[in-house]
Amino acid sequence: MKILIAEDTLSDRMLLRFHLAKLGHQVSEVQNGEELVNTLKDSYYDWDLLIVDLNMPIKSGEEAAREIRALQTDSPEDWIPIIFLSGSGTDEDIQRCIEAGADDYLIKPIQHKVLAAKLLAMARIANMRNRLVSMNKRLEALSTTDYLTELPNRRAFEISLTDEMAKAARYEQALSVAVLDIDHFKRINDEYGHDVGDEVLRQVSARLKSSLRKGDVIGRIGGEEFGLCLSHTSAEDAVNACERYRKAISGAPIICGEHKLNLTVSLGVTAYCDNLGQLELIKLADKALYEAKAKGRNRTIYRECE
Ligand SMILES: Nc1nc2c(ncn2[C@@H]2O[C@H](COP(=O)(O)OP(=O)(O)OP(=O)(O)O)[C@@H](O)[C@H]2O)c(=O)[nH]1
Repeated sequence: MKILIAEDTLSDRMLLRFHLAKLGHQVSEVQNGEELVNTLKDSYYDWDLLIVDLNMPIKSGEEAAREIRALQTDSPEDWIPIIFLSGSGTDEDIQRCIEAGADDYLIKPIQHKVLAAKLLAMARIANMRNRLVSMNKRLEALSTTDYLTELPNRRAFEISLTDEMAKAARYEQALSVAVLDIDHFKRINDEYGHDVGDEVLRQVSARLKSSLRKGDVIGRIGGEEFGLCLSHTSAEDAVNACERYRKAISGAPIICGEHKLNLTVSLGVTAYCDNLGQLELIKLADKALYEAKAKGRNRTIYRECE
């Protein structure tokens, strides 16, 4: 583990460093609570454990622990275990330390076996925390990613759109939203089967993704329907971008095994205006898409904010 020690007495620091090095840990040292908090402000994620003396000049361990705990967010990955050190092991001291944010308490002079046992317990908790963090990340990815195309799903797309709308409102930037739908997709399923349909969806997604301009977001928002959030993009530029997406699909056949499929897509697009919410904006783009379908498909239709 990478351990940061805060201890003002040189002999105690040296002894602790000796014990920790013997146990195979990497150690850095500071001499008071102020230095500890300042070091953490610059390198919070570098440390696996803090060992902090209770009584230090300038800023006590107790004050420092309270400030360190205030630096944390609610995220479990922001938790750093803290073990307090003190010459006295009164019940009141232990209570004060734990209330200030400590996870454990060591009484000086340090006993090598007790230190080793407490570090083992902390390493176990840290390990459990790391597993929890990585499981949370996996769950988060699963809940925001479409399993078939690996694009952001509808929920993730709506979150991105909400963020982009907030930016557009705050900085008075242009923003456009488009909805793209594969034409006569049902026929592909009916004629070639669902597996081919799935493969078409994957290939269409990949083509759209590779045509995407940096900063733009695409999500699968329905069966064969994709949402596009085009930041810093005026209505006119959005129509041009949609035409580029349309041609990216219709420009070359999609090859699925022995099948060579010529596909077209229809797009509805609208520009952001601040009197519409996120769902209304998508609905407006959807209306434009409906119009594109009604007019014969394989086209982009723009609809102005109502
Ligand atoms: N293979 C596959 N098909 C899907 C998936 N999601 C939706 N679909 C199919 O997509 C088809 C959509 O059909 P429709 O809504 O009638 O639209 P369409 O045939 O594309 O016709 P237009 O949109 O009017 O051009 C339906 O047959 C759905 O079953 C999927 O994940 N995989």
